[in-house]
Amino acid sequence: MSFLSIDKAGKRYGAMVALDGVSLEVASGSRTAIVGPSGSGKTTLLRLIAGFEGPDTGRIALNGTILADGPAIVPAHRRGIGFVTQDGALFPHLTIADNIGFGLERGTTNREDRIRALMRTVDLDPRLLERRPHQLSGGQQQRVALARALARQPKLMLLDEPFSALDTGLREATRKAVAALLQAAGVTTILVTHDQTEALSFADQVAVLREGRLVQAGAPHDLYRRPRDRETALFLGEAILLKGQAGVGWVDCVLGRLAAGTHGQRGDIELMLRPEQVKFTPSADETAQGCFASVVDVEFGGALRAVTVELADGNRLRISGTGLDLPPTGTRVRLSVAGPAHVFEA
Ligand SMILES: Nc1ncnc2c1ncn2[C@@H]1O[C@H](COP(=O)(O)OP(=O)(O)OP(=O)(O)O)[C@@H](O)[C@H]1O
Repeated sequence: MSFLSIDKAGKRYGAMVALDGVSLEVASGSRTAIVGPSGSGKTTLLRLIAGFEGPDTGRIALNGTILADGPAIVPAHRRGIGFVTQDGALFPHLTIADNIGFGLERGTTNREDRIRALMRTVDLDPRLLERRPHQLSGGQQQRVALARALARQPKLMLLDEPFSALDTGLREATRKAVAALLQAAGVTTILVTHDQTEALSFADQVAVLREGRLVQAGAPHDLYRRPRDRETALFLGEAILLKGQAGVGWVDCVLGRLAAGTHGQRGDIELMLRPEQVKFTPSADETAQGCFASVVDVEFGGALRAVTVELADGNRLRISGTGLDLPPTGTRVRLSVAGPAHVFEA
């Protein structure tokens, strides 16, 4: 049974439709990432779940309790939901101890012990307790914000771009630490992010919003390999998009005949490959079978590199990924494809 259930939630601001009948199920103890372009309704959805606003239409239920039925809502402070924003929203004039203590109920016994335990949970040194937020790094501040939210022992934690102000290394480390500690605490979590890699690595369910609608929700790997449409494909990562003709379990395209799940489609289709599916090997023997191309551009980016090849029909493919091979431009290569192509549903 799902823990959080959102059923056809709709929200307008004047003439602006922010959410248009969004339905989403979240399992207990799971991690869901909500992604989508700017203005697609991610924060609005999170605010409706938190109870900062009510939906115009639709229902939201948590653990069997109705939180919102249209505009009739249970207020935010009675929902048992934690919320961490992009900037952490710590109180600048309070010490770290008082910031975390703010999350504890009035009259909590062993207050200091609880605060210290929460510091340990978020992996922060208790010596920081007497400092003020500006004396901490961005990553430490986010952990304090999380500790404050955890102090209320929420059933559900909502994270609105909590790592976006951090730089790359710290961001990844903080994300991993936060994911691990929320999982250990068994707290169901919903993360809103702009960052596809973050969403794919953080969550067991990714939900894609576009123009206020839920386009697709599912396991990260499924969405990445089998996106519903080309916009979702490109939103979740680099994609090679080709025209082709579909048969039963295969497609013919400029790369030859490829295995593909064609969902009963025949004839002209659009197919997608992820760049890491395309392999190239230098080959001078063009009498061999296969698809040949010329390297026209090589971009070196450290661990990642991208090689652009041009096919006989003038089509260019950008093959990005890891690899030590940096063939000079002009090299003739033979292309092969690993794994099935994905055909978009009609
Ligand atoms: N209080 C408001 N009043 C009027 N319009 C609003 C309000 N809040 C949000 N909107 C509009 O609703 C739409 C969805 O906004 P929302 O903030 O949910 O998008 P988002 O996906 O979180 O965007 P971003 O990634 O840029 O934060 C946008 O077009 C936004 O301008």
